[in-house]
Amino acid sequence: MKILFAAAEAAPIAKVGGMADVVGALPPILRKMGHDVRIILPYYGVIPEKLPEPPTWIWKGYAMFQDFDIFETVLPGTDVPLYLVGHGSFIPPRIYSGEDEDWRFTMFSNAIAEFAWNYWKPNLIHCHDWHTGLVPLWMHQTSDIGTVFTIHNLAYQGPWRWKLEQMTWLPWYMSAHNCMAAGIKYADRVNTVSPTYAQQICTPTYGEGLEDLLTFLRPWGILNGIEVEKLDPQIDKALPKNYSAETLENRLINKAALQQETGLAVKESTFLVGLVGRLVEQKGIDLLLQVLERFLSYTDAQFLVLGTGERYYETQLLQLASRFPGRMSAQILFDVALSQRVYAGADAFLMPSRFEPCGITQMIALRYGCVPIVRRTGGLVDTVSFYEPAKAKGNGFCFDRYEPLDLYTCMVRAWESYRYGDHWLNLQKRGMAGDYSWQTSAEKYVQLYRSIPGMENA
Ligand SMILES: Nc1ncnc2c1ncn2[C@@H]1O[C@H](COP(=O)(O)OP(=O)(O)O[C@H]2O[C@H](CO)[C@@H](O)[C@H](O)[C@H]2O)[C@@H](O)[C@H]1O
Repeated sequence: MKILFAAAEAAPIAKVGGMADVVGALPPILRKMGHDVRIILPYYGVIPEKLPEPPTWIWKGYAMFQDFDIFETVLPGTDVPLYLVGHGSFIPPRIYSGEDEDWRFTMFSNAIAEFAWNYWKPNLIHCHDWHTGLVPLWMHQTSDIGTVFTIHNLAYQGPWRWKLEQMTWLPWYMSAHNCMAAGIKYADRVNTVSPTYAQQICTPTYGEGLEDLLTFLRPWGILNGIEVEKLDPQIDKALPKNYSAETLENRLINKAALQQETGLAVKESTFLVGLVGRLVEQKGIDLLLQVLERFLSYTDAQFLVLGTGERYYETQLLQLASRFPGRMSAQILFDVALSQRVYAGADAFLMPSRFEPCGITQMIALRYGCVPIVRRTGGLVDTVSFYEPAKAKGNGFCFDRYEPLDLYTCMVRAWESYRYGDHWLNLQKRGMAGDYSWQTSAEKYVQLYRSIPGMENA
């Protein structure tokens, strides 16, 4: 099957969050399964420095009254052909934000449609989030190109119809409110990235205003995986010391190095909780800010946060860190290598999300023997199970309600459990033994593609 992946992000060359991990990891696996998968991305100003060689110019197209160029290269570290949409609006070295965000991604979607109609015709375009939500709308009457739309984050829905109508042409039957709604409404198949979140978005609490449409369509829920070949503490080059489930004592070397690197007191026996992620409401940072000071005062634990996001959260975390020198560190930056050292050095990994379509970080943490503390929502329900020491079951600490006291008691429970070294070791090992690979998910995506009429034998 010929499949074009269309998205605003793809690791390792254009990454802000978890969508990049998915778009970077799934195509190589599908190619190994025999499908001709290619990726199309905007040619952002941040990309050239991440490519070993400049890409080749191959085609010129026209969308939204503007010329655009298509360049071809290969996604670094893979054999996946990569097309880059070149236009002046993508030259600044940023992926999101900026006044022209709505315009540039609408243009990107338009360019994808032109490219698929006129240059490389796939059997199917696999679109991701609102940035490519108009593609299914434009493909709707091209009966031999199917579309799949994957929801990674329903909270961001893109420009509304009135604005789109001012920017570009829309078919007369466009009746969806915005880009996200258009993707959902007109794609042949819709899915999201975990079974639990697929159910949750059909309710008003999680549906972001689109619950009626989603209830009608019943999206598939396909759990993400992680790149287990690369994200492996036995070979990870970013770590001071490699280790496996059999050599977990080596992990302490990483812990000491991480404490040193981030300005925490170097102490082996201190319980170290880490958090890596975008500092936004989705990730439960407001909830965390309500309990963190109390947690640090009541326990002897350390807390390390690595992330960027909303200014308010960044400054609150920095301020709190300044009040607990040696006990708390706020690393307000985006650093992939450091994130891997956090997974490999922290004892526990915190994810008190308000909502979580799937979550990649808790799976990386589990693989690295860093025990997750999570709110039971979305994909966190599907990947983290309640720790029951008496039955030697479960791989993490969970709480249900989005309430400060529930988060606080869950964190204290983890801190207390850490004292029981042998039990903790088994807990880490159970997490590390889990299967987080992409294989099963990739097979489900193929089932999803094949379920579209006309794609059975494509
Ligand atoms: N400061 C920093 N430095 C280095 N690395 C950082 C970082 N901040 C984040 N990362 C990395 O970015 C990725 C974040 O992935 P997540 O899936 O947890 O979140 P995100 O909400 O962005 O993704 C959305 O899409 C994904 C994919 O479908 C869903 O899993 C998720 O639930 C949904 O919200 C991880 O690889 C993490 O290590």
